[in-house]
Amino acid sequence: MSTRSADWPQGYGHQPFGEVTSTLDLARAHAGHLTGPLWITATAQTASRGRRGRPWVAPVGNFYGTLVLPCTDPAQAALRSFVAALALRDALRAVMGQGPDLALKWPNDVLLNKGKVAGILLESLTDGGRMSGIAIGIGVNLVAAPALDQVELGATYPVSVKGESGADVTPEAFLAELAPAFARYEAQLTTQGFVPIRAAWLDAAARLGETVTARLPQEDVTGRFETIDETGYLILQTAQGLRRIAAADVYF
Ligand SMILES: O=C(O)CCCC[C@@H]1SC[C@@H]2NC(=O)N[C@@H]21
Repeated sequence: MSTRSADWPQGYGHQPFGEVTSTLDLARAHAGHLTGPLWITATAQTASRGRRGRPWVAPVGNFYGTLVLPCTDPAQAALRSFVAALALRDALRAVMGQGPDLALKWPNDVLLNKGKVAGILLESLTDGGRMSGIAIGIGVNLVAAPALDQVELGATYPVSVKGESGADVTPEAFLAELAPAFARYEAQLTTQGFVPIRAAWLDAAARLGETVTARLPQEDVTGRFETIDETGYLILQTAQGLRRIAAADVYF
């Protein structure tokens, strides 16, 4: 994968690889000497992981990248999933045009025509027992989506950019849109805080105001999707009152 487009963001590095286990694995090597943001991309992954230990199907032609960011505050780290989701939405819009429907699903999926086109997995990086950074793993189905029997029962059905829009987008071309989009939202987060990011995310949120079910390890919580709060938690209005949820899988 070649590196720099004219719009490549200043201060961001890029290390492209061929086949790797996972770009998230490569990110760990940087935990002890993080000097600035670094994109690590690969053409193929042999041990891709998704949220909650699920596998992530990784055929050649799709986008696999992990952005390593210095960060020592876990609360700030969690907000990067909203930054990444907004950047993905903009990059997908740039490569497909205005036609296809794009929406963001809490906590960190991107939906294209209601199917899942991209996923984000955040992992913290530690050095000497302290948080030193965050690895933001991003997978985008550019040319192929997994078959329904390759994803969990009840999960949002997978789609691809090619399948939904007909657009032929290479991982290089996609990164050329994604990297500057991420840098723009990241700069907004660091200069203005979470308020504008939260507003933009809510503006693009799937099923806001509708009834959804959040699956937690011990229970399912069903309620009206009211908002996300100032820390990014999901707020559901249930029959028993407001519930504030840090992490869950959401089902429509
Ligand atoms: O479950 C999800 O929705 C998150 C999927 C994240 C997949 C990406 S692909 C690049 C990076 N490397 C991995 O092993 N996983 C993430």
